[in-house]
Amino acid sequence: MGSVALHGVSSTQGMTPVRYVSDKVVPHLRPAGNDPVARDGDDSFRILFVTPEIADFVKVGGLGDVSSALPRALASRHDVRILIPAYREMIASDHEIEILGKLPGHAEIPACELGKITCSDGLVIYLLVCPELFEREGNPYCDETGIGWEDNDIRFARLSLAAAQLASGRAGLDWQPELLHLNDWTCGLAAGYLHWWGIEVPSIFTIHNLAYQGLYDMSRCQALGVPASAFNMHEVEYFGQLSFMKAGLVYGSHITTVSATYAREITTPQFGCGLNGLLDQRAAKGELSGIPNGIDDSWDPRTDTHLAQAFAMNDWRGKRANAEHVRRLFGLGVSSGPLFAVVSRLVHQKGLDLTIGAAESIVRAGGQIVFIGRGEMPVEKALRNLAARFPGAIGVNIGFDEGEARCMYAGSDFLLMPSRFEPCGLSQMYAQRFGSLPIAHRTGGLADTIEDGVTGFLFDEMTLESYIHAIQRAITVFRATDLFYAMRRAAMAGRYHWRQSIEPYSQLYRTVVRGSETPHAALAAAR
Ligand SMILES: Nc1ncnc2c1ncn2[C@@H]1O[C@H](COP(=O)(O)OP(=O)(O)O[C@H]2O[C@H](CO)[C@@H](O)[C@H](O)[C@H]2O)[C@@H](O)[C@H]1O
Repeated sequence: MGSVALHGVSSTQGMTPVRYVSDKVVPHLRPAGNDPVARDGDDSFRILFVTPEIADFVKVGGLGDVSSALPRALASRHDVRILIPAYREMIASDHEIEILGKLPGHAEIPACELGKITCSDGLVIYLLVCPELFEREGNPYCDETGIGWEDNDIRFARLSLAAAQLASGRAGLDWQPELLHLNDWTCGLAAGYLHWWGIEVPSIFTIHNLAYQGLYDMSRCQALGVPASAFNMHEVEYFGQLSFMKAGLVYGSHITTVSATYAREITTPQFGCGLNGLLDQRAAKGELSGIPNGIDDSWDPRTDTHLAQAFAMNDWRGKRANAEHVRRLFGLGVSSGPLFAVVSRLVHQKGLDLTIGAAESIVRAGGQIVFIGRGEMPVEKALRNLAARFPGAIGVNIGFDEGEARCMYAGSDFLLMPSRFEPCGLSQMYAQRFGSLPIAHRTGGLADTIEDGVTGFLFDEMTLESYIHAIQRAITVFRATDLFYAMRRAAMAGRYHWRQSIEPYSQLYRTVVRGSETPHAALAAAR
């Protein structure tokens, strides 16, 4: 740890100066900050929302958006605060970081400092300040070449440990959560520490993507403070390895995922990633729910300052101005044909192979395609080759650019999203909001948020034939202008807002906090 100045300013982080308020680990307190929150209704809770990314500072994909929008949507009812590592983006930001104290280490997990940022809208973000773990080039999960950080087990055990320490009330804060809301494998061990230490604070574990599980060699248990007795098939063992995801699924008081269809799918062998048996058991006990994601007010074509031209429903000239802008950005020729867009992480899940397979038939039909994405090297390479094959008709940007992505939703006629599975998906909702009709595989949240033939096009089989058939239907509608505009209007009418998620989450928080349903008894019986 760097040196610490009391109530002073130190630049030991090597970046923007950080204001230190205290260098002490404050003893266990239960001060006034823990009073019930004076908000709407009686059922307001203090919730710690634990996440590895937040779009305000660092976004890799949809979880970044959710972490920024959902706590804010819930703020009218609850006192929701964020816990996240202090990546270099936070340290280098203009926000003042107040250091509140130190959090001790555990096993081989190092100690760290706990900082706090208060956003201009009042959202409180607790930061784990630990430069050796979190202040790096690259993103929260990978280095700049896309390779996962070797010490991700320690990094995310550190995040989980901090969550449990805050829940224990021994973190020196004047605020103690009544519930932890944990997100994906990176937070899974938090539910474990609560269980192993006997801390009676319940947790909700939300699956944003079951395919990323945080699997590590069993020999790492000791370093991570995972008791040897927990390494069995009913707890954290996954086919001989330690699974962070499974810790969340086993020890979380309740599991949610981000759409109703995906909640059902993950109880089957096809989508369950080897965890379907466990998920099916929890579903049978009413401990697995699907609550769909929403979109926030920043995704509005009437006000979005990233666009070449703002536009509203029926202002198709304004939408066309964005299409022309996108064509110029990607070096495409002038065209009156349909413009297709792909905004995606370039990973197997997203079915880019199918879009690459369908590209020639799109171009032959007079269409153009623009891609923005970053991810697996072979997919990046295949896309570069595709652009070289169809100059002027296919444009590719290997990168991540929020403003450009928004222009693509605004400028395109169709969004291509042939995901193999999709827990919820935000891109198809953003596209609809911006008048771009999604063409997507009928799976997970895509099935729940796209009305086939009304707000987009769905196909059933994950085959090129089925996909191309849906694309052909879309092109036929594109040429039937009245119908096409009617679909655009239906899509833009957009029913998917975070407001709709407030009540289901609030009900769940109430059940879990009041009932304190924990799976501990069931676990004991299974052993
Ligand atoms: N190159 C790029 N440049 C700019 N922006 C880019 C980009 N690539 C992707 N994005 C943006 O990243 C987000 C992607 O979110 P999604 O929810 O569609 O998928 P993701 O698989 O990341 O999320 C996972 O978590 C979310 C949240 O629960 C689930 O909806 C989803 O199903 C699950 O797979 C969108 O905001 C999109 O615009």
